[in-house]
Amino acid sequence: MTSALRADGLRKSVRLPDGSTLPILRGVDLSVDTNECVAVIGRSGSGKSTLLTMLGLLARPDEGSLAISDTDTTALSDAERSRLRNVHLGFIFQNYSLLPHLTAAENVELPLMQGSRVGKRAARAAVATSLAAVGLGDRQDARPRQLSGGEQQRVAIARALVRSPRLILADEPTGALDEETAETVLDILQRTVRDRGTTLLLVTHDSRIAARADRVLTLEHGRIRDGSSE
Ligand SMILES: Nc1ncnc2c1ncn2[C@@H]1O[C@H](COP(=O)(O)OP(=O)(O)OP(=O)(O)O)[C@@H](O)[C@H]1O
Repeated sequence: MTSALRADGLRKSVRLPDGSTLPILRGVDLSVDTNECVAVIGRSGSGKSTLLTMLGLLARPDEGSLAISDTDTTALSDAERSRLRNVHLGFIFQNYSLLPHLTAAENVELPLMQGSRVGKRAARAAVATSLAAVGLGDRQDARPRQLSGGEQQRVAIARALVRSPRLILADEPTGALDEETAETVLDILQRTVRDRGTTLLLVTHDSRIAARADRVLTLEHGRIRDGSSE
């Protein structure tokens, strides 16, 4: 098994306005194998989003090491971290984070315009393939406001997949959806990820959603433990 992600001893604190320090992550150890689907659950405020921000190379931990696809990120410059993020990582957020003035196809194309440039024709083909994979091949020209919540999240899945990243990080991907739509969107996310040999780490407070992952980890008191039981 190759490793998609390995975190050792991640610590992160924030400084509060009164000058005190609030520890959020107190030594997180986490290892995810290639092709695995892992869910991280935890109570509100347990630090799930903070953890994803570290794992997604959007912020640096105060201490600890993090390897993505066997590349140790600890000593990388900001530019090298951005490159690794653009090439290897895809992101899905609870609120979809689509740009409202762009069509579905234009939103999905955005990651292809970062870093290494892809030719127009190749980009169009990748966008069409990605939107078809989430069942929206016929909605390429729709703008976000013309799409339902579930459809918008499917566009976001297509956007996360368009560069064929090795690892997708999803923060409450079904959090804004009703139960039935959440199941459908998760089906699509898990199928497309599996078809492309991509690893998925999703954060959720919903134990039913988490139960569909290969493995469930709980973030509690700033550390990870195996399993979902209280
Ligand atoms: N910049 C900050 N300044 C002060 N407190 C912060 C800051 N960032 C996060 N926190 C606090 O750290 C804790 C963890 O926040 P985080 O958003 O990571 O939790 P979460 O598990 O994702 O929560 P939720 O499930 O409610 O989204 C919370 O108590 C939050 O208020």
